[in-house]
Amino acid sequence: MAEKSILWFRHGLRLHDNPALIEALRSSGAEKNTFYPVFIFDGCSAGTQHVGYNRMKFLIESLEDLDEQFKELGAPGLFIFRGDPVEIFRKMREELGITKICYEQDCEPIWNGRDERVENLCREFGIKSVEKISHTLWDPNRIIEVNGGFPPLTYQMFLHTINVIGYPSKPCEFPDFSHVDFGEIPMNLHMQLGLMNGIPKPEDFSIFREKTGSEVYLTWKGGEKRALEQLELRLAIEQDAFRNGTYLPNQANPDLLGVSTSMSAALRFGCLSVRKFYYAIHDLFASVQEILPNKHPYGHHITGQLIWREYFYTMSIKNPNYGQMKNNPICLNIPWSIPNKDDVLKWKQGKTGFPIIDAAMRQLLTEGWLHHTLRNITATFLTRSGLWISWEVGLDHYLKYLLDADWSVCSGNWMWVSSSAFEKLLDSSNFSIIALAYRLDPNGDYVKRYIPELRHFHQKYIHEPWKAPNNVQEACECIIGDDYPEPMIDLKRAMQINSNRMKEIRDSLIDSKPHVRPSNEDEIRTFFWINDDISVKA
Ligand SMILES: Cc1cc2nc3c(=O)[nH]c(=O)nc-3n(C[C@H](O)[C@H](O)[C@H](O)COP(=O)(O)OP(=O)(O)OC[C@H]3O[C@@H](n4cnc5c(N)ncnc54)[C@H](O)[C@@H]3O)c2cc1C
Repeated sequence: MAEKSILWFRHGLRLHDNPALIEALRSSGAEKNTFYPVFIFDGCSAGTQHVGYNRMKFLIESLEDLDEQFKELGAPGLFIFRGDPVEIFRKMREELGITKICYEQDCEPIWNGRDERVENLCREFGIKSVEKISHTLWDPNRIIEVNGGFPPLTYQMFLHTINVIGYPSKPCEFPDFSHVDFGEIPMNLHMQLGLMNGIPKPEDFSIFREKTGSEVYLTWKGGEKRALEQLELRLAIEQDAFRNGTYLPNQANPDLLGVSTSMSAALRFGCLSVRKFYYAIHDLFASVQEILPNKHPYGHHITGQLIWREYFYTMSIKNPNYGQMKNNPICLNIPWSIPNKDDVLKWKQGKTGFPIIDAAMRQLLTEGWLHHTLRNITATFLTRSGLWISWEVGLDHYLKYLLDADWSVCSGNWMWVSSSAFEKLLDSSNFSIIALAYRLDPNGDYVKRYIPELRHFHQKYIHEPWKAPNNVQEACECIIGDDYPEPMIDLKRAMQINSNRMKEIRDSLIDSKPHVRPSNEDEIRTFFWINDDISVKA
């Protein structure tokens, strides 16, 4: 029987490797299906509940890209609605006779309520609903099942479990549209259904650019076509690394200023399939090995960053409180101080008086992007190193502004960095933020890029401007305390106090029950992307 089917895009904003799309196009008889590609601004899907300008722009560009691709295929385009999916699908059933709704699995528990409501509607109206897994490499539920019914408590246990399951499924074929007619929506239904008139802008949702005083240097563009081009550039870099006997090139030498070759925003929205990325790197590695005289071991470590992503997703799916301290079984309840509004604001707006923190926080607001090492430094400063403020405050801010903000991945990283779920860090020494700043940004070019006040500051004092003598400050046209803030805390003292706090609470918080923890010291270094030659001791 011919179907009238919908592909409900939420993440997975692409045509390639999209099993839900293939399912929506599948016809069981000789007759052609009628197909409607749909995205709904429902106030939460694709992380739109709490979103800043850059991520909203990236999302809209990704929808525009899909719209163009569907038009090239002969469709009216992507149908973009604003409203409640249940109401929209109910009307599409009543008015257009929809028979099937297909979608990619959104495995995080924050989406369960939305999906249950749509599944209930489908049951009530006899509409088929089909969910396909392609946002993750493996089905997180299967990993939990194989691990004995609970998520693996360490990354090493996680690796063991996925080794038992075997390699992820390969990406699927490009969809065949020759057996469908593209559905139309009559004009008289546009208003009723909440169909948007063309591609919206962030401003249509009252979302505006942040005013930070910094220029935009790194620009990002959403969409499948752009993601696939970016993938080619990224693979060329991976290939060089493999030829030189290394891997994870993005992590090896943190480049704070260069054009980022990160795929994370594209993966977050599913403009790039994670399976395509995974297998492109693994196939490339295998082909390079063929011509190398000395072979390197093959395994998951080649795409370690993607495995961490899987790990955090798997940790969260049965834990709706994963993004908070309260009732979160894997999170240690560290007694953070009650956040002082002014202190939080200084951190968020990049006015702490510590240039590396401030440059990073302003880059986040301006561009939506932050290098991983800077995420670590700013998160450590907010929590266990400097201000002793709960990671939940940082998570909330990152979730709003990061282009790649992902509830599971972001929460997992915040718990990790603040020592809230991986207690072994509790007794490790704090990072020396200043030493790391000089190491990562020796000439202060990064700081000067995002903090115009320090543009002419003396290189010697660029990461500790408060130490510059008055005549140097005058000569650099930046008086600390007037033009740029004094440091908001005595960092060395705060680090000592916080380190003692961690030691004190360590034994009281950790009991003998099994809990989430890092597997070993090496893993901590790898996670922080810290080369052996970087001294991290305070
Ligand atoms: C406090 C904090 C918050 C973070 N929040 C996010 C977030 O919301 N979304 C996000 O994608 N990454 C997050 N990360 C992880 C990491 O910083 C980014 O994924 C990374 O900077 C992306 O750049 P890349 O060059 O590794 O991208 P790629 O190498 O292209 O990474 C590919 C993918 O690997 C995954 N990945 C890479 N590093 C990690 C990691 N440490 N943990 C889990 N997955 C990882 C990401 O999904 C990314 O999309 C966070 C890190 C910290 C310290």
